[in-house]
Amino acid sequence: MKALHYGAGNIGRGFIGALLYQAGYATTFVDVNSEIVDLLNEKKEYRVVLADKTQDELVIRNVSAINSMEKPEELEAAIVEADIITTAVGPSILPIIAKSLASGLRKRVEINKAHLNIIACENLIGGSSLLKQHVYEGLTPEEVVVFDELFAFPDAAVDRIVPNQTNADKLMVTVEPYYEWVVDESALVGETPAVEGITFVRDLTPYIERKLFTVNTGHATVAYLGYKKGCKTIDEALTNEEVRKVAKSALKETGMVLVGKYGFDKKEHEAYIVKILSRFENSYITDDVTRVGRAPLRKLGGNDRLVAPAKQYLELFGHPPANLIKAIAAAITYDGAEDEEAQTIQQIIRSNGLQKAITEITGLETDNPITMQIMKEVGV
Ligand SMILES: NC(=O)C1=CN([C@@H]2O[C@H](COP(=O)(O)OP(=O)(O)OC[C@H]3O[C@@H](n4cnc5c(N)ncnc54)[C@H](O)[C@@H]3O)[C@@H](O)[C@H]2O)C=CC1
Ligand SMILES: O=P(O)(O)OC[C@H]1O[C@](O)(CO)[C@@H](O)[C@@H]1O
Repeated sequence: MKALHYGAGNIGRGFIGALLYQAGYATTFVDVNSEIVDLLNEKKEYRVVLADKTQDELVIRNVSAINSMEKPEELEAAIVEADIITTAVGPSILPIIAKSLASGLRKRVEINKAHLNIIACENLIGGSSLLKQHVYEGLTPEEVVVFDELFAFPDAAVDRIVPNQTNADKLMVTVEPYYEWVVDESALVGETPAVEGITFVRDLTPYIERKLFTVNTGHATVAYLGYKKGCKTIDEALTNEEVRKVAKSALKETGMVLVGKYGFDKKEHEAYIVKILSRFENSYITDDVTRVGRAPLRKLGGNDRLVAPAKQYLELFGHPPANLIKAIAAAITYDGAEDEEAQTIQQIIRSNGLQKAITEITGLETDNPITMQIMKEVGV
């Protein structure tokens, strides 16, 4: 069985590639990082090491890689032959890979009529649907009919903390032991992929929202508040009383939304929060606040981990969530020098003033109570 995976980065190698290998796939990675592509083709294997006291190691074999900038024909051929396609490139890259994917799929329909599932493993709601939208942009109505019949883009939720790697072995990836990969079964085409570790569900929404509004909301809150306190890493930030308190309280707020909306058991959800906070404190992992807080423009989007649960909380309880507001305020004032999106946000604030900037960045109306509270929290 052949898998094609876009993005040979932390999650690509450390999570998706590992599970595909264990399921018996030979995986071809697609990337633009020539160092990683060359190393994968040279070594044909890499190590995944668990970040816990066991330091257990798994060797991922039967791997190769294609540089999509240099070998478009090779990539097309791999798309024609693939039994499954996955991605972990980052949401902003999906429109870029959609181009090569569309041309490979066009070629495929001429030669190979087998069904194919294409699963985007990114931190956003509706990632595969978004990829599909971009792939379909240039299709003729006739092609749409054929693509609809042969290809599916089931949405997914992925959860495993894989920090930036600093190993001498450039292919090795250190990962936390915990993982969760949930896929929308109702959107599959053809045979269900036999990958142990994927949980198939008929309705993905509760799972993706629980994950994004707990793991990612909590993480982002710790990252942005920690940065403000001068902390470098997530575990360091969590030793700060105030950061810890706000993060726990923000997760209480998102928990109220999730339990209210989906009927999750309150006690089980509380245990889920405790487990997540303990994952953030994993002493075998060094996770920079700048990695977890990366791309704040995306993270402050109206459908993402901070603003979406805040809007839902306001709708359900009639007043803005005090702690999520603190997280949003810290995110909007985050000015990490290496982060292009953080710099863009600061430029938007300088040009338009905070109130209009909040609207432009989050989609919240200028007179929304959440906007007002963010202004107060920032001190404007
Ligand atoms: N690192 C983590 O713990 C988790 C990350 N995710 C999600 O997984 C996705 C990937 O994140 P990471 O692996 O952390 O990032 P990463 O930066 O380690 O990996 C992304 C890879 O995509 C490659 N890439 C960039 N442009 C490309 C293109 N045009 N074609 C092919 N490859 C391209 C990069 O060279 C890089 O190797 C993101 O959506 C992230 O939100 C989800 C859960 C956990
Ligand atoms: O990958 P993103 O969306 O930029 O955000 C970082 C987040 O993703 C993760 O890497 C994994 O879910 C978390 O560590 C963190 O919450």
